[in-house]
Amino acid sequence: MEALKIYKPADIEKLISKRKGEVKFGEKVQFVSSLDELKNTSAQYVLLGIPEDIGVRANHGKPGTSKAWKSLLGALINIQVNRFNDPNKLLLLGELECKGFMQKAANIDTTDPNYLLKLGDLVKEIDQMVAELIEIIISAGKIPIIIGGGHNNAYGNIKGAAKATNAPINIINIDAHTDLRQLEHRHSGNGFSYAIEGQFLCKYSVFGLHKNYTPEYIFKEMDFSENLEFLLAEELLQFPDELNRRFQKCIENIDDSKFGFELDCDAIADFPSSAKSPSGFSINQIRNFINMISKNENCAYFHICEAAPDEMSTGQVGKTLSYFVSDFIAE
Ligand SMILES: N=CN[C@@H](CCC(=O)O)C(=O)O
Repeated sequence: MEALKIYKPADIEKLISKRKGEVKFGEKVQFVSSLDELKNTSAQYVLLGIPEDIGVRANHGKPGTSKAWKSLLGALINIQVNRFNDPNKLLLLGELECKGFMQKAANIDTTDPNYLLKLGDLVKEIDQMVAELIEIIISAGKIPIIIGGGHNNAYGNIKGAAKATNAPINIINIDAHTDLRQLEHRHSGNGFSYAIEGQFLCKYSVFGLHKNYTPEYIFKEMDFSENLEFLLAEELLQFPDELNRRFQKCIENIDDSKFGFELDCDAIADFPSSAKSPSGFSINQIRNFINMISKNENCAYFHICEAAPDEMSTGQVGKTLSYFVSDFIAE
């Protein structure tokens, strides 16, 4: 696959800050030189970056999600290898080459009446690459961990996972938004609508939805479908002691077959993301949810998206996402 930049140890070497007597994650993480080698590695998890924000732009959102991958990478490869962190479990695959698409998006005149449609066409091209790659990774018996990028990439994840497992898959999405917007041009707000339309998505549960940002037509659509459910952040956060039990119940409702796990960082209060909000879950609450889901054998992939670090926040964003990844792959 041409659009994939497969990483070699030399690609991350300079980012590792080595110390005598210590071993950093990036020194021991696994690599492959081709996708064919995936099935022969002992690593259970495959890490992939999608450094784009075209879907967010096409959804009138705040760009910057293209920078999350580098933030995560710099932090993750510098965590300590110890009794809790085993780098053999993780294969650092690399990144989808998004520079060309990002350049094309930047060249479209924002006053062009077809500006959003043209961005949507680029999103469709990315969709295709994401779907192909996720299908390959899951078919090789691995669990992809995808760092976006916008939430538009949920569509490619779901399509790829459904094709690999030969059935529509279920989804748990921790998110302030449903992303069930209309089937207009492709963008970060309609990935799940397109996944339903393509018959790649079966049961869909949104955990932590914000009432203020969900249009009534979407609430009605969810009321009418037995496959769509939501739990409002407003209700969940009233009873913090009940949160884990509620999340466990949510998992039990969808883990009767293979499911994908989506985490939109705008569900976290005050977190640098494309739709940052002062209200939402704490980082530690999210870590608890990740711990609960990571133990589930039906979890087919984990997608962390919409983090949008700037220069000031890149260190903290990188550390937060690396907690999420290391929690997910822990025993
Ligand atoms: N993936 C994000 N989707 C949200 C974005 C909202 C925003 O940028 O304010 C949505 O379409 O509702």
